[in-house]
Amino acid sequence: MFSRTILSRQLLRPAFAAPAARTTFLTSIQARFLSDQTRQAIDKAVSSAPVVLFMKGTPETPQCGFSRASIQVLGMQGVDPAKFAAFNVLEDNELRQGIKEYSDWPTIPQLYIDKEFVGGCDIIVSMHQSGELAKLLEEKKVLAVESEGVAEEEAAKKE
Ligand SMILES: N[C@@H](CCC(=O)N[C@@H](CS)C(=O)NCC(=O)O)C(=O)O
Ligand code: FES
Repeated sequence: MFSRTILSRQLLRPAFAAPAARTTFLTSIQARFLSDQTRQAIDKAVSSAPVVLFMKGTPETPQCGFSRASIQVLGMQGVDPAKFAAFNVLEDNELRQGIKEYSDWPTIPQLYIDKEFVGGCDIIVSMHQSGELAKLLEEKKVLAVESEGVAEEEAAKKE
């Protein structure tokens, strides 16, 4: 457990920092509702990495406890930072409102894996606790190589 936390921290820092730069590309969109243009921009964001989290704040500095908890879970799971992108909805109101319509889900954070909406914080935490998230992340091959053994170990314990 201890080593896994350390591993996650090491993995998260450098690469989780980089995708924050991607948060600015939606700022020019002025449309009020989910226009084709906004939908396309969100499609692009959702497709930008195998694991995408729309959150409040950045992975390094979450601005809400729900977003913080979600990032912590992804870190504990050992998601490969190279396969992860985060988008800060607080930087872009169009994204903040648009993503809710896009997924038909009323709140932030929102997690997408392989372009599919998975859920918000409660779902992420509950899938983490049940082992379902580890299984999904492993199936999708989005874990850092060093973490795969941990996920397998956990899954084996639950069987
Ligand atoms: N139960 C929710 C908690 C998230 C939540 O309630 N988010 C609120 C407060 S951060 C939200 O996004 N409200 C709409 C908004 O701020 O635009 C979950 O499982 O994700
Ligand atoms: S910003 Fe207040 S609960 Fe998320």
